[in-house]
Amino acid sequence: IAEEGAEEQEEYHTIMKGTERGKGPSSSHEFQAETRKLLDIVARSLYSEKEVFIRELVSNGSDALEKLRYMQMTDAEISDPDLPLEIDIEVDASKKTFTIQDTGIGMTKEEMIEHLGTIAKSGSKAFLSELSKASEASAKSSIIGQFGVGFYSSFMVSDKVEVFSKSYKPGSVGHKWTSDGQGKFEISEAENVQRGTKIVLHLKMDSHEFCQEDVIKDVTKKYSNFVGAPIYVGGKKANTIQPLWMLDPKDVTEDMHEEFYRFISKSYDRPKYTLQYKADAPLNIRALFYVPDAPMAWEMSRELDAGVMLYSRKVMIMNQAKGVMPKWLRFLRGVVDSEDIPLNLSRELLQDSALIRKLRTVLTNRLVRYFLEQAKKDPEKYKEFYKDYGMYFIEGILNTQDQQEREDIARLLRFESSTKHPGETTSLSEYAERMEAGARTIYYFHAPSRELAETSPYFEAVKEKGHEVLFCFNPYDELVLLTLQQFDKKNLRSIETEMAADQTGT
Ligand SMILES: Nc1nc(Cl)c2cnn(Cc3ccc(Br)cc3F)c2n1
Repeated sequence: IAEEGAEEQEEYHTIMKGTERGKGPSSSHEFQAETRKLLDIVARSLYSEKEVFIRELVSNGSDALEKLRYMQMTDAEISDPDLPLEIDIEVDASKKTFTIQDTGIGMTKEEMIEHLGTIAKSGSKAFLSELSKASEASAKSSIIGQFGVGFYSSFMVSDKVEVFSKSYKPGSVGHKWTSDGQGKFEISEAENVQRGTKIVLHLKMDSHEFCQEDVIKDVTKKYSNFVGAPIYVGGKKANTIQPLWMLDPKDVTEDMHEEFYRFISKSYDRPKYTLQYKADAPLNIRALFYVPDAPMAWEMSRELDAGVMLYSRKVMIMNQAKGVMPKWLRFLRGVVDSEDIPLNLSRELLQDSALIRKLRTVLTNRLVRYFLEQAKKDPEKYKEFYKDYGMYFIEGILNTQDQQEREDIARLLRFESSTKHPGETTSLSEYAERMEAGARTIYYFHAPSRELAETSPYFEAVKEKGHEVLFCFNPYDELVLLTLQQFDKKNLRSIETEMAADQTGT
């Protein structure tokens, strides 16, 4: 008798039939001028790596399914109502073809032509300005935002593309669109077309890796692991993990966070802190941040695996999007998803786009506020956290030019103090609250240990005057206060300079 626990073979599942066929006369059309321009921009590898055509086509299929789901909710009439909502990908190593099919809203003949044209018209303008880098991230137009220029990326890897599509509207007729991407396309009616869109890529000689199933499975998992619809590659489900950041926070359990954290951080520890953040204006943001339980020691030096993953509507744009977060927050793991970011954001644009700068400011302010809230909520836990991660905040202050920003981060700093027991820490804000009305100076003293600090004549003198003194036991603590100079309109002064001033009477 077969072992009870035997891993049951995941059953093969596909909705692909392969019986679609053009029928009747076909009409031939010229690409509009813009289309050709856009086509060769895209085909001339506008994208950093060819494999992204899979992400683009999956993204279009996912949007088509979301639109159909929306139609179903508004109970519009849908053809093939019990056809499952999914994306299927099949490859044929002998025919050198890559085929992707979705059961989404599909296209009428007019939409096939109109979408290509519209994408090209608005696409190339937005693209060219985006390419000129000088522009802000292109404003999202409905077509680009939904069906982007992604379809054109098919021509990076194929010299012939066939598209079968049938609109969800009952009674629609299926059509077949064919092109080699050089300048013309043919359209004819087609039979046996299911609701949705099927795209068959005849791969170029230099792109045969894309008719290998394991390559496709890896690329699909890499970019589209969190797409809402099920994606089958070679009849096996390829996407598994739920996009936690899109769920309502109260529906996400600790265990779900732990599993997701381990998946994205490729580690076995659990997050020390978890922040799920949503905003709709001025930017659309769905973010999920984790603080690893302990920083990887080597992390401070190497940037390996740094940064959060950048997504746009559950489709990955970049998996180590340095620049979305400030350098001093590189210890964070997680996802930032914004539909306001174009899917084809390049690494260069990531560095200098005003949109990304705005996103970074919003996220940084929210995270500083979050850590302050946590410090208030559980000071002990925060003190542990600060032991491991305080260095990052100090680095943040040392590398920031703006005084206000420095003071915002400085609220996270912690020091031992002459008014606290050894081992206890306090913050600059708490020190300020304890100052007498009208007092203008926050004192600190750098010494290798508390004993040496408390037996120093400098310290005795200041203590006599009844001033609280913050202790800096490592040079960075002193350097950060020296750099900060002021906090909340008080002057930060080392008692060493204070004593020197007294001696010389200055
Ligand atoms: N999967 C999918 N589903 C839908 Cl509803 C649409 C609408 N536009 N696009 C992009 C596109 C446009 C023209 C041609 Br020809 C092919 C093509 F993929 C879509 N792709």
